[in-house]
Amino acid sequence: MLSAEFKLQRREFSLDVGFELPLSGVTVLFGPSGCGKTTLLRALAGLEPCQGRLWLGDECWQDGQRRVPTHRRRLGYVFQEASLFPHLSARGNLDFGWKRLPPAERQLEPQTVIDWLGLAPLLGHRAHELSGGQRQRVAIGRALLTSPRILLLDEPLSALDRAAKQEILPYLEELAAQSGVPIFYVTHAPEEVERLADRVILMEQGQISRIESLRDALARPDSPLFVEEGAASILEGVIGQGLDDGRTPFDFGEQRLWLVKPLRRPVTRARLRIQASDVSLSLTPLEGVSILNQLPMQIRRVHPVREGRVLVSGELADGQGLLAEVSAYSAGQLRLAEGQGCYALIKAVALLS
Ligand SMILES: Nc1ncnc2c1ncn2[C@@H]1O[C@H](COP(=O)(O)OP(=O)(O)OP(=O)(O)O)[C@@H](O)[C@H]1O
Repeated sequence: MLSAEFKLQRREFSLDVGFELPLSGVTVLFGPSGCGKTTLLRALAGLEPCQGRLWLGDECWQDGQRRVPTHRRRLGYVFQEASLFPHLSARGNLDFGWKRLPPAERQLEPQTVIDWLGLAPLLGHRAHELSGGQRQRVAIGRALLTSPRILLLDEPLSALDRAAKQEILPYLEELAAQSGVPIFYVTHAPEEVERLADRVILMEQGQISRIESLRDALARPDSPLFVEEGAASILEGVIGQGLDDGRTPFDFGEQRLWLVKPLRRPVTRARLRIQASDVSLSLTPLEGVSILNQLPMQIRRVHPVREGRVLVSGELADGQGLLAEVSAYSAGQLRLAEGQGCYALIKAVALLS
């Protein structure tokens, strides 16, 4: 477990947080500008003098008067814009921390990290010969190769254009799944949360308003993750072998959805994004309709009407949540209610990778 408490007072800002989290997976810090995400990350790193305590398992980084200085904390920190050593090649940058570690403490091999982050073609390049996205990948690889107990990423994609973001996200997904290093990740972008997060720390005005799993963060209609595109659900599953007729199966639990768009790259484990407005409900399975994907669902909650629309949260057979947005009229006609079984008719899904 990681157990932390921090208090800090600035002229117009105070940080007051306390939390316990498993030391695994990706924890995203999410919240409006100025709410204290970077300050919290810096407090974890020991870069922000503050009162409190910080324990990683039985290893103490801060408690009372005791403060382990940043350079003695086993952590990797990557900022918005990568600062690589300009006189070294990408390979030299990657090797920098690794070579300084006693061999017994090296938990990852450079070649493994090079593979996860797709760095092989870049190894001979100097920093100025790399694009912003490539520099970020090298910086993340360099941080990982110091065998950190935690990896702190502060908006690592925010300085990149959309194409570069799309290019780097699959690498981050791979690394998050494979490395076993717990990651704290600051972002403003719901898409990055949906693709990477295992859990979300929601912050407001220097405090933590909630800590919840990605699934729970997405299961409520007032989720701050929805501000851009409206309510949506994420399903996790496994991609199977594509069929000759163009369909590709996405399996989760005992259930299957069909993807009809060709995959951009081969993936196995994947997340699907389903907009609530792309899900209709029926009390019986439908035949003779063009909608390919129909799943039995148990209604958990019917949220109050907004602008003539109702958001229905349900649970699929394997326990994953799904949101459907239907008209208040239809909800009334179907008498949708908690605990009721129904069928979710899914008109479109987007593969997040
Ligand atoms: N060095 C500093 N001195 C004084 N105030 C600071 C300093 N750094 C940040 N602040 C203030 O502390 C508050 C929290 O800043 P912080 O950078 O942690 O927010 P954030 O949530 O990461 O914001 P953003 O999303 O815009 O990066 C803000 O009000 C900011 O203006």
